[in-house]
Amino acid sequence: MTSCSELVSFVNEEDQRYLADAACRIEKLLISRTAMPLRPEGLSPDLQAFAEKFDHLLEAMEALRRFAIALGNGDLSHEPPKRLHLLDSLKQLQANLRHLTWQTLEVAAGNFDQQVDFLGEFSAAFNKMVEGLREKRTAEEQMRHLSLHDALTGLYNRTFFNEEIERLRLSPDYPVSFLIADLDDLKPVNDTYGHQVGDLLIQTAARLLEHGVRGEDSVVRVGGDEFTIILYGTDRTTANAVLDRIRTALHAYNRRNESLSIHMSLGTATAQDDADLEDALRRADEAMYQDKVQRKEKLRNG
Ligand SMILES: Nc1nc2c(ncn2[C@@H]2O[C@H](COP(=O)(O)OP(=O)(O)OP(=O)(O)O)[C@@H](O)[C@H]2O)c(=O)[nH]1
Repeated sequence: MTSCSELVSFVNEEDQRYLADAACRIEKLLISRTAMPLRPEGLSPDLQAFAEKFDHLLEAMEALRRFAIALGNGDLSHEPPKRLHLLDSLKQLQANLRHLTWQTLEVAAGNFDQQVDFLGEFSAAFNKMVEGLREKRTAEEQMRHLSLHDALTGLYNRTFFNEEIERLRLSPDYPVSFLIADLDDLKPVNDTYGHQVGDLLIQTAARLLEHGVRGEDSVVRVGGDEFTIILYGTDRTTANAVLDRIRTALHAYNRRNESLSIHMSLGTATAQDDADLEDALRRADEAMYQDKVQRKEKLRNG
């Protein structure tokens, strides 16, 4: 068997220089500096074969070093050499970070269905953050819903109505018709049967109005016993047909509920363009008022 000292005596001067250089490259690698292959010449045959393998190792370590530095700097575009298994876990990390980048952009765009389960502790933190954002959005949506809806009837409220009128000023979808409805004699109902019964009348009127129009129309409780329906893209003839339909539904309801019948005055008007909005609202209100006067007169005359 060859002893260490005998081995050393085999090597020639080139070999000795090479081994010293190789040791120096390994040291460089360990302190994470560039370690380029040595590509030596004039080595003894045994060491030549070793040197070729050692150069391959240095090349692989250099690729690993560059890739790790890029990844550490957040550069996800650095393409590592193919078939270098030494890099497999770092390549996996790069793929995960690329996917995470996409998921983060999705969250930024409001898609809170994103869930991470491939990055250990970070996954839990990310998922908690997304859940927090989801809860915050739900709370904001609830607040927004409350701010635009009436608690008693669930219909839109005046805040919504004002916003909608502003939106209609910029809308190209004309004509727009308004249908105004106002309960008759709610005060005597409140005074005689109590406010709860008055509330029930308001709620029932809300449902009747809602069922008389399309889902895309906006039924708004603009005040105590006053409602305005916005009929989008609706001309005067159709608006009058809607009014007749609601009146028919009211009659049918009252025939079934004689003890607590609902009486409403109704009026419509149509805006041909945005400049006509305010005046159309005024005309609809005037038509409703005329209806109320006539109905009361009719009642008085029996
Ligand atoms: N129960 C109940 N009453 C309400 C509510 N909001 C407003 N009112 C009452 O509704 C009445 C509305 O006033 P008016 O429209 O002038 O009274 P009205 O008796 O309906 O008279 P006409 O509209 O002229 O037929 C008032 O007495 C209000 O107190 C509510 O949320 N619930």
